[in-house]
Amino acid sequence: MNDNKDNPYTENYLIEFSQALDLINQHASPIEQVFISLDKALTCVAAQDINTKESVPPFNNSAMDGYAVNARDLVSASQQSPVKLSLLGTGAAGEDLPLNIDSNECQNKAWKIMTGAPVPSAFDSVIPIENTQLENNSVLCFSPVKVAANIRYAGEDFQKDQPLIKKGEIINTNKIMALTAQGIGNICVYQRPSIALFATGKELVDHPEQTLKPGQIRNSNTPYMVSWLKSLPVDVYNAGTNHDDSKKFADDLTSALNKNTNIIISSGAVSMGDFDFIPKIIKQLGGQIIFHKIKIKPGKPILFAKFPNGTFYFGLPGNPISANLGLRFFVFRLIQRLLAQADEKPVTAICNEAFTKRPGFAAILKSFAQINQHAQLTCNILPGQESFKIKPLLNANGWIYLKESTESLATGEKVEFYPTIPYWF
Ligand SMILES: Nc1nc2c(c(=O)[nH]1)N[C@H]1C(S)=C(S)[C@@H](COP(=O)(O)OP(=O)(O)OC[C@H]3O[C@@H](n4cnc5c(N)ncnc54)[C@H](O)[C@@H]3O)O[C@H]1N2
Ligand code: MOO
Repeated sequence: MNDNKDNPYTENYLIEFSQALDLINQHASPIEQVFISLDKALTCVAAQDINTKESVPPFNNSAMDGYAVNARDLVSASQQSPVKLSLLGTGAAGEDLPLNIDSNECQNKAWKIMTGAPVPSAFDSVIPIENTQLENNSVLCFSPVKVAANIRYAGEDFQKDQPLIKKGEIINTNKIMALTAQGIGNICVYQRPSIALFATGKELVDHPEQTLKPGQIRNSNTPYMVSWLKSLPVDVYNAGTNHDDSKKFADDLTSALNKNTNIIISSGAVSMGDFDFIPKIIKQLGGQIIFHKIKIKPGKPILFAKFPNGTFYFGLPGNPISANLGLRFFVFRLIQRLLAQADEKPVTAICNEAFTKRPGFAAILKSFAQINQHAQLTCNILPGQESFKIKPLLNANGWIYLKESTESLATGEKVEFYPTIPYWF
């Protein structure tokens, strides 16, 4: 019975998918900022704007192995009538060279140079070694060069004091390269949210190869969630499997709360069964239940709560697919919010098949998407949509979301598609 239609804090109030996401946004805000070294920053989110510190390249340098020359000396050079320049010296990358050679001394002179070595300022171009021939202490040049040819100028890549990375941007491998090139070894990012994972159920076996006794099943939710979360800048730890011992769960939850874990996630024990103790323990420990049921299929009994110390709680249903999509859509939204990211936008895909569903509940369907020969993203609804069926995930790379009011889908209609691993960077 729906005993209190207007109060989202009761177990029997079902909210819409978008309302659940909005409530997560409303109750969360960006997490604290920390300075970390760049080698730990991959996937983290910049919490401050970062400007360039240095000109890159720091000095004019050669793009080729060859000779630094002046273009005006080689105007007449050709294969048949090479121009002979006398050699002033040699420069390798990494050497501090006499860059201030007097330009008056440079007429018909050349400076042997390696890729990356500083170009003495008296020369205006570099002729590649292939177009030359060394002869005693001279070099024969078989082609003219253009002014500035094969010189990489100071600041041509980055100039000093320019915007480099904006607050809110995700540190990916490309940004790590740019920051390193800038001599920036520590950056301010949003702290990695800490996440504790609990599984619940007397039937669960953790060891992957243990022989099952009658009534037992394997805990596939925890390893799934740990590995899924690894693509995001979070610190996740397995807080253990609870075999339907609510007293022990209250103790373990208290320890996770005392560690100021940012997000605690459990799977199982949130529905209507005799051992579905999660809502009771949350309330007992002072947590406020923000919602407990969503109009989605699967995944209906997803619970979201917040404790007075700021820790968020997700009670995900135990069925593997329900737990999986609870993590993908709702826990992900919280992580995005804590890390100051804008709400995720789905991609539009053309659905290759027709589908009918019960109106009133949104459907989240195991799906496989690919680009067809017309460069369009198309997707299929996989057979085996029940929330206990793991096997279809082997062929899935995302989810189709059909909103509450949808009753049927015709072949070729556009749908919202969410990749299994969200596009993070
Ligand atoms: N009378 C009702 N019964 C149920 C309802 C309902 O509204 N009224 N809702 C159903 C729906 S929908 C779901 S989803 C499940 C959710 O139940 P719980 O969250 O309480 O989860 P459990 O009962 O503990 O487990 C459900 C199912 O999943 C298996 N499980 C649990 N943990 C794991 C794990 N770590 N790895 C793999 N599989 C797991 C468990 O053995 C059960 O088969 O409730 C329905 N019932
Ligand atoms: O909707 Mo429950 O989440 O089927 O399996």
